[in-house]
Amino acid sequence: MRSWKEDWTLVVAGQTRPYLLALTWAGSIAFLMTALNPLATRLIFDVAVARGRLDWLIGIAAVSLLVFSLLRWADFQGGQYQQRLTNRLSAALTRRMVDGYYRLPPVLVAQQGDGYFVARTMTEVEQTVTPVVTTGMQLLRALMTLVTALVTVLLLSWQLTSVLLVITPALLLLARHFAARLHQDAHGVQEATAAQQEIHAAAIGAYRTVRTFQLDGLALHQLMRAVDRRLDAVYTLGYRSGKYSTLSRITLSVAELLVLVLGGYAVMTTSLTLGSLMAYMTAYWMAVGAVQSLIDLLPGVQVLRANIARLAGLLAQATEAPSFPAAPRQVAIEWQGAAFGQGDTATLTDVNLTVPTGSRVLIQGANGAGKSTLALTALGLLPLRDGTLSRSGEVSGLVEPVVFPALPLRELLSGHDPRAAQELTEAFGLTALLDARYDELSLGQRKKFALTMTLLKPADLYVFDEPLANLDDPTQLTAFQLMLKYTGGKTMLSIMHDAASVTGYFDLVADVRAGRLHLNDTPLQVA
Ligand SMILES: Nc1ncnc2c1ncn2[C@@H]1O[C@H](COP(=O)(O)OP(=O)(O)OP(=O)(O)O)[C@@H](O)[C@H]1O
Repeated sequence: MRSWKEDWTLVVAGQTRPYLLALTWAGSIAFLMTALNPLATRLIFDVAVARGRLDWLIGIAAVSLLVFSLLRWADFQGGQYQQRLTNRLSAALTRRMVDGYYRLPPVLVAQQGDGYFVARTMTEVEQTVTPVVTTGMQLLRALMTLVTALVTVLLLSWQLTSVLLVITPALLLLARHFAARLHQDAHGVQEATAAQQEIHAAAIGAYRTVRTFQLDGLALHQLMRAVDRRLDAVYTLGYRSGKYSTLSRITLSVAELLVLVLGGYAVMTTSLTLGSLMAYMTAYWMAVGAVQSLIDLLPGVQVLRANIARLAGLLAQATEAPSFPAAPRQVAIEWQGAAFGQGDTATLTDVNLTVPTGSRVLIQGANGAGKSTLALTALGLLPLRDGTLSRSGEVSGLVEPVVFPALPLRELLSGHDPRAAQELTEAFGLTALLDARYDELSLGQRKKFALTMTLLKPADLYVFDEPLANLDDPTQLTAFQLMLKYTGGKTMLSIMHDAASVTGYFDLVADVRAGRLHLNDTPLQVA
């Protein structure tokens, strides 16, 4: 298990002082409440009642009421501060998690659906930050109450208090026994929830297709399997938490019974005054309440620690963008003895291709041959399994599926050369759509926008995967001319199916076939 310090650093880093302030506030109120309550009880019985002074009785009661009202008001203010702190922590951690997600190795992202990562970066953050604040405060309150109440009952009667100390080892043993299991169960619940969310998101996203092909039976069957798995995990966690709480409470009941018997005996033998007994019982029930809170908090703490470990696990997998071995300046990109694939096995093996700087290469091949997979390696979105890949300069690329964030095109274009952006959007007929969001565009409009963005990015190597698909005939011509214009003097590697009319524009044509890359002409000469 991770250390408390690591857990703390992950969630609270940056807000340590406000968090400690909130803790101190909550702890002080718990201390004052616990210490003043038995004091007021004792004053009422041993000072006012014992002397028959009604004025003192009313005075002590009135002061107590005022003090406790002020403490409750201060507690409310502390709660508001905690809420604001929770919001700040939640925003900071969400940002960190999504940033970490963008830096995960592409293979890892490809293995899971979007829904899975929504669960990991949103739901799990929400389910972690609020409990980190509330559980932290509850733990401190319970500990503070327990310690203050214990000191109070010790001062009043050490014999009775020793009973609580006798059962402490039993409670600690139970906590030790259950902690690791609860941690594991909580991890199981989160993983099953993320898996269900992935399937859930895919099922909801398939709305049109499910209706068209009447696939609701299949979709529901798959979803319900995931739901059952999650509910099983939730049941296991609940069962174990309940078992732990029940066993702990039985142990606590034994102590309660003993104290009642011993307390009764002390009153019978008049070794305790009435005020002391009342004060003792007040403090004693506070201590018992605090122990019960601690017992109830243990499963929550384990769930929390499992969540934090999962968040940290995801962040630990984040890597910086792969840095490619630099190719000589006259070589734009080069695969040597390369093997790679997106599934379990390598789709292409022994790929040898040297693309000289400034040349245009066309890649062709049947569906599923591995063309997009090749493009992904060029963009650094898929690592090689074998061989080497070296590159010189910056790369820009379009590999389907292209999904821009759902923002207006105008915002997505900001930051690029405005004149070039204007020329491209006008040429593609996108000017009237600049205020539309990317997800509101038609397939063809999306392709035009993706081409615009690819060409706007200053790069030395441009990679296109089916750049003309989904475009009407006149637009295909415009798009190809713009590709030639904007990549002029740079290197272009393009994957195209119906390329017969444009083959002449390429310096080299290669075929992907039967797991290999075949060059149709003599290899290009590096200048
Ligand atoms: N996300 C994925 N997970 C596992 N395997 C994948 C994934 N994407 C593609 N593949 C597999 O990799 C192989 C090559 O796919 P790729 O997309 O590179 O083919 P392609 O030549 O671009 O095909 P197309 O012309 O149909 O686009 C296929 O057998 C495919 O099943």
